Amino acid sequence: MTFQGPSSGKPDPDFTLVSFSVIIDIIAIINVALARQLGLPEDTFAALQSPTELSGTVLRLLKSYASPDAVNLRTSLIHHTDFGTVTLLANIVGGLQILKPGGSPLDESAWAWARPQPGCLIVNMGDAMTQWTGGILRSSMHRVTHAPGSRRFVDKYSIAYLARPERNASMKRLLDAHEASENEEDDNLTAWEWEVKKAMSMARANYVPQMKGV
Ligand SMILES: O=C(O)CCC(=O)C(=O)O
Ligand SMILES: [Fe+2]
Repeated sequence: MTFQGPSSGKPDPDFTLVSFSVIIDIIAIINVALARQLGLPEDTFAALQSPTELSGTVLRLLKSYASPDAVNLRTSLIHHTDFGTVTLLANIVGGLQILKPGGSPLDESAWAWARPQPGCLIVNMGDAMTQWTGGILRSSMHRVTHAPGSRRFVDKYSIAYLARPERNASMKRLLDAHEASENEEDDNLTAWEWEVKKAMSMARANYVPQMKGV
């Protein structure tokens, strides 16, 4: 599928408005494809995240400043997993890195660049998908660092659409747990309660971001 991303390094307000319905269509296609692959009814994920219901879905425009100083290279966004269901990401300059499976965030060689491809979006799974699928889908650990090569000398803009479940959606696992869940009680929460619980645990001083799923 091709997608018309921003044509320059600068944000284009028309891009955001015109593309909103396209983004919703893309998420719908991904939802159906994932449900089919997992042997679930086609509307399983769509039914839990209607774009017209109240949710914590975010459309984010991010600017990461250039990193010209070779001895003080910039990390714009520290490693994390996305909270929601599916993230769509458009950028040109690069700088996004994904942690290789089993890698430690402290090991620099465990980080792989996600190279932006013209006409393509980067698709990321979020923690809600991991919860619903009992760990079969993994929310990948990622961070935004300085862009590679000479691209680190320019500011980077990206547009991220972070889809989240409807507030009242159930976070009950839809598939048998692939890995033992340390949080069985999450099954009984609504998406809103689950997100508040996650946000509060992130705010604790000893919080360590972890990759879940397989
Ligand atoms: O700007 C990027 O490349 C990634 C943004 C991101 O990870 C986020 O908004 O959660
Ligand atoms: Fe992210």
